[in-house]
Amino acid sequence: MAPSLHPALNNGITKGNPNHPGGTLHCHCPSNRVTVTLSSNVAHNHACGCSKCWKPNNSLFAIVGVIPVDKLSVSSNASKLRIIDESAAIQRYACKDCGVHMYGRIAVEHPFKGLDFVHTELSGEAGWQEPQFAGFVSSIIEGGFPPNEMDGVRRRFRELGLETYDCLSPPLMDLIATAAAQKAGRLPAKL
Ligand SMILES: N[C@@H](CCC(=O)N[C@@H](CSCO)C(=O)NCC(=O)O)C(=O)O
Ligand SMILES: [Zn+2]
Ligand SMILES: [Zn+2]
Repeated sequence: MAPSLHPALNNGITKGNPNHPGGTLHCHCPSNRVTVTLSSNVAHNHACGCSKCWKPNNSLFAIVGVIPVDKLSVSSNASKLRIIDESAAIQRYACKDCGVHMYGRIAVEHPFKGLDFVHTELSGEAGWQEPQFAGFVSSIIEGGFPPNEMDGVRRRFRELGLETYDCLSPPLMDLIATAAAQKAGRLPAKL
């Protein structure tokens, strides 16, 4: 079966509820599930083609958003969580039994430090912010996707109403570049 973009994308995008209050994510274990409680909606939800983000079976993209770390708590079976790659900028905490990434936390100095990366599909509920853009689209080639079929992927995203980028969205990339300029003293700390 041809790989799909993602279950939340394949049949069109359902707009979320701007006042979504949050909810509880759970891993895919049949019992003793890891649960993570989010006390607000996410922001910057996006499709991510990178090789580091967790994707559901047979999906080419992850759907991942961010939430302030103080609005995330591991509510059960925290002992089942393992960091996938301690050296990565985003340390992803995955269930050791089912492999699902429950949250990603930035451990290094980074403009997004203080924001956790989460997959809201793990709540089983609707209403979360809908994907705002497709990022790291070319990165699916690193996962083995045929380069000569990339036009069809980008066209599908545009049909869905999402812009495609091979990094993050322009506002987020500008934010990262601004932080780099401030760190290098080329921009004032307060703009
Ligand atoms: N081509 C690489 C890109 C990996 C990458 O840079 N991923 C981004 C976005 S992940 C969520 O949007 C990132 O911030 N990575 C930091 C990290 O994952 O530690 C690839 O595909 O691997
Ligand atoms: Zn699990
Ligand atoms: Zn990613």
